[in-house]
Amino acid sequence: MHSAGETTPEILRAHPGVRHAPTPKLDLFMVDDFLPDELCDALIALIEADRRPSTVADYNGDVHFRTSETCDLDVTNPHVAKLERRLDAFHGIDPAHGETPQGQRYAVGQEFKQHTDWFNPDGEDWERYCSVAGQRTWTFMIYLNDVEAGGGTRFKAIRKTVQPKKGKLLCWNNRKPDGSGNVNTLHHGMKVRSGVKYVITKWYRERPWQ
Ligand SMILES: O=C(O)CCC(=O)C(=O)O
Ligand SMILES: [Fe+2]
Repeated sequence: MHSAGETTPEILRAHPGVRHAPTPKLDLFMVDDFLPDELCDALIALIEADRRPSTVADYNGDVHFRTSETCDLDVTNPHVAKLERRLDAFHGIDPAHGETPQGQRYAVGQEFKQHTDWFNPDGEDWERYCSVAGQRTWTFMIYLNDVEAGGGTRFKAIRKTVQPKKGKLLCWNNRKPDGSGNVNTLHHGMKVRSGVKYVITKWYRERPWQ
C-alpha cells in the first residue's frame, strides 16, 4: 500500500516507454514525448508572459545559487489543466497533494546550483514551507524545449546528466524508504550555454496542499 501523496515504481513502470535509472541510490524515471509539442509551446508562452525571479528556501548567502525566473501557472488555464490531467493519469497521486505547478525559464548563463527539492527539517524555512502539507514526496519535471547547448540536469551521486529534450519527463522520489530526505537526489540545473531553457516543475506533498 502507498499513501495518497505517493506513487510507486510499479505504477510508473507500467507505462510504455518509461526508463528507470539503474541505481539503488534513488528512484529516478524518464519518459520521452510525455507532452505533445503544441502543449509545450502553449506552456512556454504562459511562462514568457508572466515570470518573476526564482527564489530559494534556506538561503545560503549565495545570490547566484538560483538565477532563473519562475512562473506560477494558473490552474484554471486550459493548457495547465491538460498538463495536470496528464500527470494525474501517469502517477496516480491524489491531485490534492500537488503544489501549484510552476514554469522555470533559464537564459544563457542561468542555473540552479546543486540542491535537493526536499526541505531540511532543521532549516529555518521548514515551518514556513512544510508545517501544513509536510515534506515533498515526488518531483515531476518536464523539459518544454530542446536547448541549443548546456542546461542539463545533473545528479552527481549517480554521475548522470539528463539532457533537455522537448516533451521529456523526469521524475524521482525525494525520500528514502524510511521517509527521510534522500541526499542522493541532489541535482544541479546546469548553466544554459546557448538558447533558452524552459521546464515545468510539479512537486507533491505528504499531506494535502490546499
Ligand atoms: O532546471 C533543471 O534542470 C532543474 C530544476 C530544478 O531542480 C528545480 O526547479 O527544482
Ligand atoms: Fe530541483
